[in-house]
Amino acid sequence: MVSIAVVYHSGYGHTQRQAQALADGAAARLVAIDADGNLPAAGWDELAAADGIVFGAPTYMGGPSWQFKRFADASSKAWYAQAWKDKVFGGFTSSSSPAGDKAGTLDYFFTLAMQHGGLWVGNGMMPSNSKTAQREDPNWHGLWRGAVATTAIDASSGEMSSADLEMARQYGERLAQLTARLAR
Ligand SMILES: Cc1cc2nc3c(=O)[nH]c(=O)nc-3n(C[C@H](O)[C@H](O)[C@H](O)COP(=O)(O)O)c2cc1C
Repeated sequence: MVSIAVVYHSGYGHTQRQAQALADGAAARLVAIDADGNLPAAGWDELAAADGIVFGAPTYMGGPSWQFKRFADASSKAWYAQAWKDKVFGGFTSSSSPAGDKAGTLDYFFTLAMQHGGLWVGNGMMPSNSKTAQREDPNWHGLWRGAVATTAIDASSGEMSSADLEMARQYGERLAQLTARLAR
C-alpha cells in the first residue's frame, strides 16, 4: 500500500473539498496548511515519509495563495536534503473563472515538484469538448496538468460542481495507481 500526502491551503473551503475528494480517490492523508502558512506539527514528517505528494491551493491573482508559497519556500530545507527526490507529484487548484489563470498555479506546482526531483503525473482524462458537452461532464475544462475546479465567486464550497469533485477523485485514484506501479 503506497502512501500519498495531500498538502494544501484553502481560504474559504473550496480547495478543501477538492483536497478531500482527491484524498478519497487516493486513500491519501490530508496535510492542511493553516492561515499563517504553517503545517501541523507532524506535517513535514508525513511529507518525508510519503511515496507521493500532491500540492493544492486556490488560485489567487493568477498563482497559489501566499500561504502555499510560504510552505513552498519552507520546503527548501527538504530540497537541501533531497528528501523528496523521486517521489510522485501532482497538483490541483480552485478558482472562480473557468480559465482564471489557474494554469499559473498548476505550472508553479509543477516547477516546485521538478525542483524537488519528482515525477509529475497529469490527469490522463479525455476532455469534454464536443457540441453536446456539458459543464457537468468530467474534464469539461479540457486541462491535463492536474485537477481543477471552477465555482462562481458568490457560491459557497457546498455549491461546487460534482464533476469537478469527481475529477479530483479520479485524479487521486490515478496518482495512487501510478505510485503503486512505480513502487513494485
Ligand atoms: C485574493 C483573491 C484572489 C483571487 N484571484 C483569482 C484569480 O486570479 N482567478 C480566479 O479565477 N479566481 C480568483 N479568485 C477566486 C478564488 O480563486 C475562488 O473563490 C476559489 O474557489 C477560492 O478557493 P478557497 O475557498 O479554497 O480559498 C480570487 C479570490 C481571492 C480571495
